[in-house]
Amino acid sequence: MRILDGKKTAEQVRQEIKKEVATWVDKGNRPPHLAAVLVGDNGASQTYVNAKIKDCEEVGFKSSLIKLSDTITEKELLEKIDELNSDESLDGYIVQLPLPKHINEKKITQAISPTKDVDGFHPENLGKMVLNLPTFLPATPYGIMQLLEYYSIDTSGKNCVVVGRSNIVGTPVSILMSRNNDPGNATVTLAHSRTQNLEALIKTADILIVALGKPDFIKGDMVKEGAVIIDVGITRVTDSSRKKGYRVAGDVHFESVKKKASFITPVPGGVGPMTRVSLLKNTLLACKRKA
Ligand SMILES: Nc1nc2c(c(=O)[nH]1)N[C@@H](CN(C=O)c1ccc(C(=O)N[C@@H](CCC(=O)O)C(=O)O)cc1)CN2
Repeated sequence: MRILDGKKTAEQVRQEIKKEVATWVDKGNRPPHLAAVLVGDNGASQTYVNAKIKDCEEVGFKSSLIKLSDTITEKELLEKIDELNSDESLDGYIVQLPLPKHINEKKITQAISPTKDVDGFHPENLGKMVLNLPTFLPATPYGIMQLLEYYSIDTSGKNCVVVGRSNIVGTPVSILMSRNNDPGNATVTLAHSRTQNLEALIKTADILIVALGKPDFIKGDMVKEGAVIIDVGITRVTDSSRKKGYRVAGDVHFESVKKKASFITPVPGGVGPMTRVSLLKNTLLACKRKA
């Protein structure tokens, strides 16, 4: 079994981006500029947004953090988005999800200008992804594809089962895995809450991508011998023995599944860091496209 080390891979990609930015700036261009909008005080969201800002500093991007109260109305947030859409100094921005319940996430993601949508969530960008046209790919699916490429994992003709059909992970990664690209060209089944005989289906997977948000859901006896396991879960589970008071748990029970897998992503240190670095890649693309 080999570990798909997202932390190490992301660090390597960050170094490549850093060099590319330095060359870009040496040629007289301004550095890429990413803004992150954080609504409310969700602890995990704050951690992720702070990490994104730190990543920007590391590679030489300019970054802006826009913190908004969770009492903001949908109308006010849409006004803020209009402002960001017309801000010429900005290459791209993200609105950190989840949003408070009174705000319609679909309305918000559709209001973001597709040219600044470095999360790749806008319908226009998702449509381009389906058609295999150049666009911003959603960060987590993009990170998974980069990890598979980095470790030269052969996906062509393989049975890939994706568990979970969220708009930001399951659905887009199922499309990327089935596109006529390398990695890609897999035979993909997208499983969800209405799927029948889920366990039997999971057993058929040469590549299993799990994005459910259910800690330790996949156990060793559920997976095929030699399968490639991609764990997208990142749930904070209360654990008083830890300094932080919680542990970060994946959807895969690592200790039992690693005995069967050929490759497996750890949590933390697998898909999460690749998500962050993919956002940097999209922002660099947005900046270069504008020039
Ligand atoms: N606007 C967006 N919102 C959300 C996205 C997104 O891509 N765009 N994805 C997730 C959260 N997310 C990025 O924002 C994200 C989650 C986890 C990590 C990460 O590095 N995780 C670490 C563990 C961190 C911890 O201690 O909690 C790891 O897996 O090693 C990065 C980004 C939902 N919202």
